[in-house]
Amino acid sequence: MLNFSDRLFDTIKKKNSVLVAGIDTSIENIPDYFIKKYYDKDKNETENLKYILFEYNRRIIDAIEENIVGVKFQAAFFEQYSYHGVEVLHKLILYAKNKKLIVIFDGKRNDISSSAKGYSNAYIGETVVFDKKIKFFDCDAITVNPYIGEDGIKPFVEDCERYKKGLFVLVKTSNPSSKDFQDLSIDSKYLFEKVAEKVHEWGAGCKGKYGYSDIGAVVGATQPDAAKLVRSILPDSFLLIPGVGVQGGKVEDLKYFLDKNKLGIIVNSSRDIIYAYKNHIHSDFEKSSFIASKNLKESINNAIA
Ligand SMILES: O=C(O)c1cc(=O)[nH]c(=O)n1[C@@H]1O[C@H](COP(=O)(O)O)[C@@H](O)[C@H]1O
Repeated sequence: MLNFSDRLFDTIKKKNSVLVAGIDTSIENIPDYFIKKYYDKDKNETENLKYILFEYNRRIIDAIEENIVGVKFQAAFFEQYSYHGVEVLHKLILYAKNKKLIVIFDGKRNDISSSAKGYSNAYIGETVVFDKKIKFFDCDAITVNPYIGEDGIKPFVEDCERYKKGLFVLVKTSNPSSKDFQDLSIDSKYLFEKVAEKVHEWGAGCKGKYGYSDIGAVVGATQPDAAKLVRSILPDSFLLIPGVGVQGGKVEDLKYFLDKNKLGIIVNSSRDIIYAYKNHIHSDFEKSSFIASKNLKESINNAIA
């Protein structure tokens, strides 16, 4: 199997898209007409929940697949429905993988190394079950929080090497409060620069044939100044960029995130795609999401050309 960064690179080229759709769906945001159509009075709440949550997201993925390089599943939106939601997440991950989309699990996980290994087993590695090893979620990549330090990151990095998977380490997040800790100054550098230096170190041992590291960084679209600094520290890492649209990040600023080959980025958009029907683009939610993802893909491509 190819390294994660190679699979990502090849899929970007094949799809001519760096757009990742964020699957962040809550039941209350699914159109009423869809719920009315599929809600079955003879079934209980959780059976309806599972059916409708899966079916809505499945149809969105079908509608937009030609415009996207991959999908990012945000754990919170599934975990809010307990194991019912996690079951749907598992089904959707399989569904997206079968479509050869790059699948990112956005759990922002981490802990001490023994616990980190458990997360890594679940999402990018394999778990020992009696005398078998099972790849349970088997995503292509996972987002991790670096706050716990190197020993918490190492189990993920080792599994990236072992199973040809990818990691996106939070470096400079898109939210306004990212400045609270990430912008603290240490040895006349921002803390996020120090984290980026570590990401560079962690990625040194896992590079693909195109020269990109499998260990990437999350940098919010709302942070173009930080992006310039991060890019100078991480010349050969993919940057996962959330925060365009609703959060105020601008497509025109994406040029500051690019590497010297005008590549090396993937751009996430969640609400603007999955709830595009709210903007009355089209009376049909699938067509709305298709149009929104196509427009965003094209405007990103123009901005980074
Ligand atoms: O790691 C992330 O994906 C992430 C990091 C970050 O700095 N900011 C951020 O918004 N995200 C995620 O990206 C998505 C953004 O959603 P929208 O603002 O609806 O496009 C959500 O799933 C967030 O959890």
